Amino acid sequence: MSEVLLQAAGLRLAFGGVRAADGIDLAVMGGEFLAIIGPNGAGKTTFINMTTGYLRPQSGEITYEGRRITGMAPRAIVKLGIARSFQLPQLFLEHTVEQNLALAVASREGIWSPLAPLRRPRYREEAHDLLERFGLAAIAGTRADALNEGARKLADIAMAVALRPRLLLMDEPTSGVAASEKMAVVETLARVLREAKVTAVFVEHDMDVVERFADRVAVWSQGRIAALGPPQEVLADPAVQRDVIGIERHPATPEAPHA
Ligand SMILES: Nc1ncnc2c1ncn2[C@@H]1O[C@H](COP(=O)(O)OP(=O)(O)OP(=O)(O)O)[C@@H](O)[C@H]1O
Repeated sequence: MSEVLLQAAGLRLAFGGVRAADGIDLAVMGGEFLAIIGPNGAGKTTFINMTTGYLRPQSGEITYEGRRITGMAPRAIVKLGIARSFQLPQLFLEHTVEQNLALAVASREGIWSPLAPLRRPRYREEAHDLLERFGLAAIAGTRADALNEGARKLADIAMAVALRPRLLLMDEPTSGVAASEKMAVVETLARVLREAKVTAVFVEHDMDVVERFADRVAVWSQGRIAALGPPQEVLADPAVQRDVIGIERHPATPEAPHA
């Protein structure tokens, strides 16, 4: 984990009077799992949007593998090896899990037709391999709209991995996942990404997940990075506990009451 994979320098972006990015400097190291935490509206998604080409910063620069990617189109950025998953999974709901994966594999080769996977068995084979790795093989034939949230999130991330990224940005990979499933989902995810040597940046509201899976944590606050370091240090910081964790100890998914 020695070389810088992605470098953001002086990123600024305001929406009217709201400074969603107010001077973001961040180096993401090859091989690391970097968690982004911070209160609602701090600018976490804006950072992902700028890095993946969905938003263009008003100033500042983003380099990936030493190459300037600021303002490039999302598809061009994917081609360079940066993929993302969204807070709300972007699956084709009327298709099966396997069909979704095969479509993602085909799209990597610039083929967008839903018929492509039928014509090329190779796409289906690769989709199957991904499903095995993500522990989803048993539900390969299930329609995406019938999945529970944990499986839906994993399938969505498997589609991003089908693009063979070197860097994957995930916006809240555990949001909406039942508390009882959350750790298993992240464990699967972390195993697959480490095996595939994918560097991961993920926005996360669950501090237990952050503590267990992040190598480093960046704390976002009003468009800036307020703290950065190993989870044990950052999460123990009284200012972070007061301003971030205090707010975030109320997960979106309620814990089931103990019997
Ligand atoms: N496209 C946009 N147009 C206008 N305002 C926007 C846009 N995108 C983000 N914002 C505003 O910028 C600020 C940062 O938003 P962002 O979604 O990046 O925060 P966040 O930290 O990801 O929040 P959350 O945890 O709620 O997802 C918010 O005040 C938001 O309303």
